[in-house]
Amino acid sequence: MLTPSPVRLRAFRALARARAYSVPAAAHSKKHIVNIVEVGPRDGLQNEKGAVIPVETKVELVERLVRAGVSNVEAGSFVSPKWVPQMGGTADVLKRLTKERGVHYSVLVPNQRGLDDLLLLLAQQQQQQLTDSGSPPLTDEISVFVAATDRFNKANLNCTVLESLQKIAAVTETATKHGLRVRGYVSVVIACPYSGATDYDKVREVASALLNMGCYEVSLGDTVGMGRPHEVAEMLDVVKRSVPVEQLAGHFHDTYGTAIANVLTALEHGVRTIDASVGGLGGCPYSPGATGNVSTEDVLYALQGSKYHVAGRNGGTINLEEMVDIGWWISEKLGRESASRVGRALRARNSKTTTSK
Ligand SMILES: CC(C)(COP(=O)([O-])OP(=O)([O-])OC[C@H]1O[C@@H](n2cnc3c(N)ncnc32)[C@H](O)[C@@H]1OP(=O)([O-])[O-])[C@@H](O)C(=O)NCCC(=O)NCCSC(=O)C[C@@](C)(O)CC(=O)[O-]
Repeated sequence: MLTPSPVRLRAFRALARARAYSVPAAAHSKKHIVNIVEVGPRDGLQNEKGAVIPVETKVELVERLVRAGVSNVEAGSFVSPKWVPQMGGTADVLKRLTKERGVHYSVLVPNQRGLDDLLLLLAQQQQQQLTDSGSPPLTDEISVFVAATDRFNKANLNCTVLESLQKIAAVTETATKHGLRVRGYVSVVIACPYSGATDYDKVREVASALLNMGCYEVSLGDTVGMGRPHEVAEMLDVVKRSVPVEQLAGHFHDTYGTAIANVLTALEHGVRTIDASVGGLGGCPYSPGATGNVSTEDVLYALQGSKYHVAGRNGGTINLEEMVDIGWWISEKLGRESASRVGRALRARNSKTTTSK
Protein backbone atom coordinates (compact mmCIF):
# COMPACT_ATOMS: atom_id res chain seq x y z
CA MET A 1 0.00 0.00 0.00
CA LEU A 2 1.25 3.51 -0.85
CA THR A 3 1.94 5.56 2.30
CA PRO A 4 1.30 9.31 1.74
CA SER A 5 3.98 11.73 2.88
CA PRO A 6 3.20 13.83 6.00
CA VAL A 7 2.96 16.94 3.79
CA ARG A 8 0.42 15.32 1.43
CA LEU A 9 -1.45 13.92 4.40
CA ARG A 10 -1.71 17.40 5.97
CA ALA A 11 -2.86 18.91 2.65
CA PHE A 12 -5.48 16.16 2.27
CA ARG A 13 -6.77 16.72 5.80
CA ALA A 14 -6.95 20.48 5.27
CA LEU A 15 -8.94 19.90 2.06
CA ALA A 16 -11.30 17.46 3.78
CA ARG A 17 -11.85 19.95 6.60
CA ALA A 18 -12.47 22.82 4.19
CA ARG A 19 -14.98 20.70 2.24
CA ALA A 20 -16.76 19.59 5.34
CA TYR A 21 -17.18 23.10 6.68
CA SER A 22 -17.77 24.92 3.41
CA VAL A 23 -21.48 24.37 2.64
CA PRO A 24 -22.98 27.79 3.41
CA ALA A 25 -26.14 27.88 5.52
CA ALA A 26 -27.90 29.92 2.86
CA ALA A 27 -27.50 27.01 0.43
CA HIS A 28 -29.81 24.86 2.56
CA SER A 29 -33.53 25.09 2.11
CA LYS A 30 -35.59 25.82 5.20
CA LYS A 31 -37.07 22.35 5.10
CA HIS A 32 -33.63 20.84 5.78
CA ILE A 33 -32.82 22.85 8.89
CA VAL A 34 -32.19 20.57 11.84
CA ASN A 35 -32.45 21.61 15.49
CA ILE A 36 -30.45 19.94 18.20
CA VAL A 37 -31.67 19.65 21.77
CA GLU A 38 -28.55 19.11 23.87
CA VAL A 39 -29.54 16.73 26.66
CA GLY A 40 -26.07 15.96 28.02
CA PRO A 41 -26.34 18.01 31.24
CA ARG A 42 -29.60 16.22 32.15
CA ASP A 43 -30.05 12.85 30.44
CA GLY A 44 -26.29 12.53 30.20
CA LEU A 45 -25.40 13.20 33.83
CA GLN A 46 -28.48 11.84 35.64
CA ASN A 47 -27.24 8.26 35.61
CA GLU A 48 -23.67 8.89 36.75
CA LYS A 49 -22.67 6.64 39.61
CA GLY A 50 -20.26 7.76 42.26
CA ALA A 51 -19.77 11.22 43.70
CA VAL A 52 -22.33 13.90 42.92
CA ILE A 53 -21.02 16.15 40.16
CA PRO A 54 -20.41 19.65 41.54
CA VAL A 55 -22.78 22.43 40.53
CA GLU A 56 -19.82 24.45 39.15
CA THR A 57 -19.01 21.64 36.69
CA LYS A 58 -22.61 21.47 35.51
CA VAL A 59 -22.74 25.25 35.10
CA GLU A 60 -19.49 25.26 33.15
CA LEU A 61 -20.78 22.42 30.96
CA VAL A 62 -23.98 24.27 30.03
CA GLU A 63 -22.18 27.59 29.46
CA ARG A 64 -19.56 25.96 27.24
CA LEU A 65 -22.26 24.21 25.20
CA VAL A 66 -24.03 27.51 24.64
CA ARG A 67 -20.75 29.21 23.64
CA ALA A 68 -20.26 26.40 21.08
CA GLY A 69 -23.59 27.39 19.50
CA VAL A 70 -26.21 25.26 21.27
CA SER A 71 -29.56 27.04 21.59
CA ASN A 72 -31.65 24.37 23.34
CA VAL A 73 -30.14 22.70 26.37
CA GLU A 74 -31.64 20.61 29.14
CA ALA A 75 -29.96 22.03 32.21
CA GLY A 76 -31.26 19.51 34.77
CA SER A 77 -34.39 18.17 36.39
CA PHE A 78 -36.66 18.83 39.36
CA VAL A 79 -37.03 15.18 40.32
CA SER A 80 -36.62 13.34 43.59
CA PRO A 81 -32.94 13.53 44.65
CA LYS A 82 -33.54 10.29 46.51
CA TRP A 83 -33.96 8.49 43.16
CA VAL A 84 -31.71 10.62 40.93
CA PRO A 85 -29.08 12.21 43.20
CA GLN A 86 -27.11 13.73 40.30
CA MET A 87 -29.98 16.13 39.54
CA GLY A 88 -30.21 17.36 43.13
CA GLY A 89 -28.55 20.75 42.52
CA THR A 90 -30.61 21.84 39.50
CA ALA A 91 -32.05 24.93 41.24
CA ASP A 92 -28.50 26.12 41.96
CA VAL A 93 -27.43 25.38 38.40
CA LEU A 94 -30.27 27.56 37.07
CA LYS A 95 -29.43 30.34 39.53
CA ARG A 96 -25.72 30.39 38.70
CA LEU A 97 -25.91 30.07 34.92
CA THR A 98 -25.13 33.20 32.94
CA LYS A 99 -28.08 33.24 30.58
CA GLU A 100 -27.75 34.07 26.92
CA ARG A 101 -30.76 35.49 25.11
CA GLY A 102 -32.35 33.19 22.55
CA VAL A 103 -31.31 30.06 24.45
CA HIS A 104 -33.82 27.72 26.07
CA TYR A 105 -32.48 26.26 29.31
CA SER A 106 -35.17 23.65 29.93
CA VAL A 107 -35.64 21.43 32.97
CA LEU A 108 -37.34 18.07 33.32
CA VAL A 109 -40.34 18.05 35.66
CA PRO A 110 -41.99 14.74 36.67
CA ASN A 111 -44.96 15.98 38.72
CA GLN A 112 -46.74 18.88 40.44
CA ARG A 113 -44.14 18.90 43.24
CA GLY A 114 -41.35 19.49 40.71
CA LEU A 115 -43.29 22.27 39.02
CA ASP A 116 -44.12 23.92 42.35
CA ASP A 117 -40.42 23.95 43.27
CA LEU A 118 -39.57 25.53 39.93
CA LEU A 119 -42.34 28.14 40.13
CA LEU A 120 -41.17 29.14 43.60
CA LEU A 121 -37.69 29.68 42.26
CA LEU A 122 -39.02 31.76 39.35
CA ALA A 123 -41.13 33.85 41.75
CA GLN A 124 -38.08 34.50 43.95
CA GLN A 125 -36.11 35.60 40.90
CA GLN A 126 -38.93 37.93 39.85
CA GLN A 127 -38.93 39.55 43.28
CA GLN A 128 -35.17 40.05 43.14
CA GLN A 129 -35.48 41.63 39.71
CA LEU A 130 -37.47 44.48 41.24
CA THR A 131 -34.12 45.71 42.54
CA ASP A 132 -31.83 44.04 40.02
CA SER A 133 -33.64 44.45 36.68
CA GLY A 134 -32.96 43.16 33.23
CA SER A 135 -31.81 39.56 33.63
CA PRO A 136 -33.55 36.91 31.53
CA PRO A 137 -35.69 34.30 33.34
CA LEU A 138 -33.98 31.31 34.92
CA THR A 139 -35.85 29.15 32.45
CA ASP A 140 -38.74 29.41 30.02
CA GLU A 141 -39.29 25.73 29.37
CA ILE A 142 -40.05 22.45 31.10
CA SER A 143 -40.11 18.88 29.79
CA VAL A 144 -42.62 16.31 30.95
CA PHE A 145 -42.25 12.59 30.38
CA VAL A 146 -44.32 9.45 30.14
CA ALA A 147 -43.70 6.01 28.70
CA ALA A 148 -45.54 4.03 26.04
CA THR A 149 -45.83 1.02 28.37
CA ASP A 150 -47.28 0.74 31.87
CA ARG A 151 -44.41 -1.35 33.17
CA PHE A 152 -41.73 1.18 32.24
CA ASN A 153 -43.90 4.03 33.46
CA LYS A 154 -44.35 2.37 36.84
CA ALA A 155 -40.59 1.89 37.20
CA ASN A 156 -39.81 5.45 36.14
CA LEU A 157 -42.80 7.43 37.40
CA ASN A 158 -44.48 5.21 39.97
CA CYS A 159 -47.85 5.11 38.16
CA THR A 160 -49.57 3.87 35.00
CA VAL A 161 -49.44 5.67 31.65
CA LEU A 162 -53.00 6.90 32.10
CA GLU A 163 -52.32 8.22 35.60
CA SER A 164 -49.19 9.96 34.30
CA LEU A 165 -51.12 11.61 31.48
CA GLN A 166 -53.65 12.94 33.99
CA LYS A 167 -50.86 14.41 36.14
CA ILE A 168 -49.08 15.83 33.09
CA ALA A 169 -52.29 17.52 31.90
CA ALA A 170 -52.48 19.46 35.18
CA VAL A 171 -48.73 20.26 35.18
CA THR A 172 -48.87 21.44 31.56
CA GLU A 173 -51.88 23.65 32.21
CA THR A 174 -50.25 25.35 35.21
CA ALA A 175 -46.88 25.71 33.49
CA THR A 176 -48.46 27.26 30.40
CA LYS A 177 -50.40 29.73 32.57
CA HIS A 178 -47.06 30.80 34.06
CA GLY A 179 -45.63 31.44 30.60
CA LEU A 180 -43.50 28.30 30.36
CA ARG A 181 -43.46 26.29 27.18
CA VAL A 182 -43.76 22.54 27.62
CA ARG A 183 -42.00 19.78 25.73
CA GLY A 184 -43.15 16.16 26.04
CA TYR A 185 -41.22 12.91 25.97
CA VAL A 186 -42.50 9.44 25.22
CA SER A 187 -40.11 6.74 26.45
CA VAL A 188 -39.58 3.19 25.15
CA VAL A 189 -41.08 3.89 21.73
CA ILE A 190 -39.44 0.84 20.12
CA ALA A 191 -38.83 -1.63 22.93
CA CYS A 192 -39.35 -1.77 26.68
CA PRO A 193 -36.89 -3.47 29.04
CA TYR A 194 -39.84 -4.95 30.97
CA SER A 195 -42.48 -5.77 28.33
CA GLY A 196 -40.59 -6.28 25.05
CA ALA A 197 -41.61 -4.84 21.68
CA THR A 198 -43.68 -1.67 21.96
CA ASP A 199 -47.07 -1.25 20.32
CA TYR A 200 -46.54 1.73 18.00
CA ASP A 201 -50.24 2.63 18.22
CA LYS A 202 -49.70 3.21 21.92
CA VAL A 203 -46.81 5.57 21.08
CA ARG A 204 -49.11 7.41 18.65
CA GLU A 205 -51.87 7.74 21.27
CA VAL A 206 -49.53 8.98 24.01
CA ALA A 207 -47.75 11.47 21.69
CA SER A 208 -51.09 12.73 20.48
CA ALA A 209 -52.37 13.14 24.06
CA LEU A 210 -49.28 15.18 25.00
CA LEU A 211 -49.77 17.55 22.08
CA ASN A 212 -53.47 17.92 22.86
CA MET A 213 -52.55 18.94 26.41
CA GLY A 214 -50.42 21.78 25.09
CA CYS A 215 -46.91 20.39 24.57
CA TYR A 216 -45.36 22.20 21.62
CA GLU A 217 -43.28 19.16 20.64
CA VAL A 218 -42.98 15.49 21.52
CA SER A 219 -39.65 13.72 21.62
CA LEU A 220 -39.84 10.02 20.83
CA GLY A 221 -37.33 8.10 22.94
CA ASP A 222 -35.66 4.84 22.08
CA THR A 223 -34.76 4.69 25.75
CA VAL A 224 -33.21 1.23 25.58
CA GLY A 225 -31.23 2.03 22.44
CA MET A 226 -32.25 -1.23 20.76
CA GLY A 227 -34.09 0.32 17.83
CA ARG A 228 -33.10 -0.47 14.27
CA PRO A 229 -33.64 1.97 11.40
CA HIS A 230 -36.50 -0.06 9.85
CA GLU A 231 -38.26 -0.13 13.23
CA VAL A 232 -37.85 3.62 13.66
CA ALA A 233 -39.32 4.06 10.17
CA GLU A 234 -42.31 1.82 10.98
CA MET A 235 -42.88 3.55 14.32
CA LEU A 236 -42.79 7.01 12.69
CA ASP A 237 -45.19 5.93 9.94
CA VAL A 238 -47.69 4.93 12.63
CA VAL A 239 -47.19 8.02 14.83
CA LYS A 240 -47.43 10.39 11.86
CA ARG A 241 -51.02 9.20 11.26
CA SER A 242 -52.11 11.33 14.22
CA VAL A 243 -49.24 13.74 14.87
CA PRO A 244 -47.73 16.34 12.50
CA VAL A 245 -44.10 15.41 11.90
CA GLU A 246 -43.07 19.05 12.53
CA GLN A 247 -43.99 18.50 16.18
CA LEU A 248 -41.89 15.36 16.61
CA ALA A 249 -38.30 14.99 17.78
CA GLY A 250 -36.06 11.91 17.83
CA HIS A 251 -34.24 10.75 20.96
CA PHE A 252 -32.01 7.76 20.33
CA HIS A 253 -29.75 5.98 22.76
CA ASP A 254 -26.78 4.16 21.25
CA THR A 255 -26.72 0.87 23.18
CA TYR A 256 -26.65 -1.29 20.05
CA GLY A 257 -24.70 1.20 17.88
CA THR A 258 -27.69 2.13 15.73
CA ALA A 259 -28.34 5.64 17.05
CA ILE A 260 -26.78 7.59 14.20
CA ALA A 261 -28.54 5.39 11.62
CA ASN A 262 -31.79 6.01 13.49
CA VAL A 263 -31.18 9.77 13.46
CA LEU A 264 -30.73 9.68 9.67
CA THR A 265 -33.86 7.56 9.29
CA ALA A 266 -35.87 10.00 11.40
CA LEU A 267 -34.57 12.93 9.30
CA GLU A 268 -35.53 11.16 6.08
CA HIS A 269 -39.02 10.73 7.57
CA GLY A 270 -39.31 14.48 8.10
CA VAL A 271 -38.30 14.79 11.77
CA ARG A 272 -36.26 17.98 12.21
CA THR A 273 -35.37 18.02 15.90
CA ILE A 274 -32.84 15.60 17.33
CA ASP A 275 -31.89 15.15 20.98
CA ALA A 276 -28.19 14.49 21.42
CA SER A 277 -25.68 14.35 24.21
CA VAL A 278 -22.17 15.78 24.11
CA GLY A 279 -19.56 13.05 24.47
CA GLY A 280 -22.38 10.50 24.16
CA LEU A 281 -23.01 10.92 27.89
CA GLY A 282 -25.83 9.10 29.53
CA GLY A 283 -28.04 6.17 30.21
CA CYS A 284 -31.39 5.81 31.92
CA PRO A 285 -31.67 4.80 35.59
CA TYR A 286 -34.74 2.68 34.72
CA SER A 287 -33.38 1.02 31.59
CA PRO A 288 -30.69 -1.44 32.70
CA GLY A 289 -27.71 -1.54 30.35
CA ALA A 290 -28.82 1.39 28.20
CA THR A 291 -25.91 3.58 27.16
CA GLY A 292 -25.85 7.28 26.35
CA ASN A 293 -27.68 9.24 23.73
CA VAL A 294 -26.37 9.61 20.25
CA SER A 295 -23.42 11.94 20.64
CA THR A 296 -23.88 15.51 19.46
CA GLU A 297 -20.47 15.39 17.78
CA ASP A 298 -21.49 12.32 15.75
CA VAL A 299 -24.71 14.00 14.58
CA LEU A 300 -22.88 17.20 13.59
CA TYR A 301 -20.25 15.24 11.69
CA ALA A 302 -22.75 12.97 9.92
CA LEU A 303 -24.70 15.97 8.63
CA GLN A 304 -21.74 18.12 7.55
CA GLY A 305 -21.74 18.75 3.81
CA SER A 306 -25.18 17.13 3.42
CA LYS A 307 -28.50 18.69 2.48
CA TYR A 308 -29.15 19.19 6.20
CA HIS A 309 -28.01 22.24 8.10
CA VAL A 310 -27.79 22.18 11.88
CA ALA A 311 -29.15 25.42 13.29
CA GLY A 312 -27.17 27.00 16.10
CA ARG A 313 -27.59 29.98 18.39
CA ASN A 314 -28.44 33.36 16.83
CA GLY A 315 -28.65 32.04 13.28
CA GLY A 316 -25.21 30.41 13.44
CA THR A 317 -24.33 26.78 13.70
CA ILE A 318 -22.83 24.50 16.35
CA ASN A 319 -19.05 24.28 16.28
CA LEU A 320 -17.96 20.65 15.95
CA GLU A 321 -14.40 21.15 17.16
CA GLU A 322 -15.61 22.93 20.30
CA MET A 323 -18.15 20.18 20.97
CA VAL A 324 -15.38 17.59 20.67
CA ASP A 325 -13.34 19.50 23.26
CA ILE A 326 -16.35 19.76 25.59
CA GLY A 327 -17.09 16.04 25.16
CA TRP A 328 -13.54 15.18 26.20
CA TRP A 329 -13.46 17.74 29.00
CA ILE A 330 -16.65 16.48 30.69
CA SER A 331 -15.79 12.80 30.13
CA GLU A 332 -12.40 13.31 31.75
CA LYS A 333 -14.12 15.03 34.69
CA LEU A 334 -16.14 11.83 35.00
CA GLY A 335 -12.98 9.75 34.85
CA ARG A 336 -13.23 8.26 31.37
CA GLU A 337 -12.76 8.87 27.66
CA SER A 338 -15.30 10.53 25.39
CA ALA A 339 -17.79 7.97 24.10
CA SER A 340 -18.28 9.93 20.88
CA ARG A 341 -16.83 8.08 17.87
CA VAL A 342 -16.20 11.37 16.11
CA GLY A 343 -14.75 12.88 19.28
CA ARG A 344 -12.25 10.05 19.50
CA ALA A 345 -11.40 10.12 15.79
CA LEU A 346 -10.85 13.87 15.70
CA ARG A 347 -8.72 13.82 18.81
CA ALA A 348 -6.58 11.03 17.35
CA ARG A 349 -6.28 12.88 14.04
CA ASN A 350 -5.38 16.17 15.68
CA SER A 351 -2.76 14.59 17.92
CA LYS A 352 -1.21 12.83 14.88
CA THR A 353 -1.16 16.09 12.93
CA THR A 354 0.55 17.83 15.85
CA THR A 355 3.20 15.12 16.23
CA SER A 356 3.93 14.91 12.48
CA LYS A 357 4.55 18.70 12.24
C1 LIG B 1 -41.43 9.61 39.89
C2 LIG B 1 -41.46 10.41 41.13
C3 LIG B 1 -41.81 11.84 40.80
C4 LIG B 1 -42.53 9.81 42.01
O1 LIG B 1 -42.60 10.45 43.25
P1 LIG B 1 -43.66 10.02 44.34
O2 LIG B 1 -44.88 9.54 43.65
O3 LIG B 1 -43.78 11.11 45.32
O4 LIG B 1 -43.09 8.71 45.07
P2 LIG B 1 -41.64 8.36 45.61
O5 LIG B 1 -41.77 7.28 46.59
O6 LIG B 1 -40.78 8.05 44.44
O7 LIG B 1 -41.14 9.69 46.34
C5 LIG B 1 -39.87 9.71 46.82
C6 LIG B 1 -39.59 10.99 47.55
O8 LIG B 1 -39.35 11.99 46.57
C7 LIG B 1 -40.15 13.14 46.84
N1 LIG B 1 -40.49 13.74 45.55
C8 LIG B 1 -41.46 13.40 44.71
N2 LIG B 1 -41.43 14.19 43.63
C9 LIG B 1 -40.40 15.04 43.83
C10 LIG B 1 -39.86 16.08 43.04
N3 LIG B 1 -40.39 16.41 41.86
N4 LIG B 1 -38.79 16.73 43.50
C11 LIG B 1 -38.23 16.42 44.69
N5 LIG B 1 -38.70 15.43 45.47
C12 LIG B 1 -39.79 14.76 45.04
C13 LIG B 1 -41.33 12.60 47.59
O9 LIG B 1 -41.91 13.65 48.31
C14 LIG B 1 -40.67 11.54 48.44
O10 LIG B 1 -40.01 12.18 49.53
P3 LIG B 1 -39.92 11.48 50.98
O11 LIG B 1 -41.34 11.41 51.45
O12 LIG B 1 -39.32 10.14 50.75
O13 LIG B 1 -39.04 12.42 51.76
C15 LIG B 1 -40.10 10.38 41.83
O14 LIG B 1 -39.85 9.06 42.24
C16 LIG B 1 -38.98 10.84 40.94
O15 LIG B 1 -38.68 12.02 40.83
N6 LIG B 1 -38.28 9.88 40.26
C17 LIG B 1 -37.22 10.16 39.32
C18 LIG B 1 -37.73 10.05 37.88
C19 LIG B 1 -36.59 10.37 36.89
O16 LIG B 1 -35.92 11.38 36.99
N7 LIG B 1 -36.38 9.50 35.86
C20 LIG B 1 -35.35 9.69 34.89
C21 LIG B 1 -35.72 10.74 33.87
S1 LIG B 1 -36.79 10.15 32.56
C22 LIG B 1 -35.72 9.67 31.33
O17 LIG B 1 -34.55 9.67 31.52
C23 LIG B 1 -36.29 9.33 29.99
C24 LIG B 1 -36.10 10.45 28.96
C25 LIG B 1 -36.93 11.66 29.33
O18 LIG B 1 -34.74 10.88 28.92
C26 LIG B 1 -36.50 10.00 27.56
C27 LIG B 1 -36.05 8.59 27.19
O19 LIG B 1 -34.86 8.33 26.96
O20 LIG B 1 -36.95 7.75 27.14
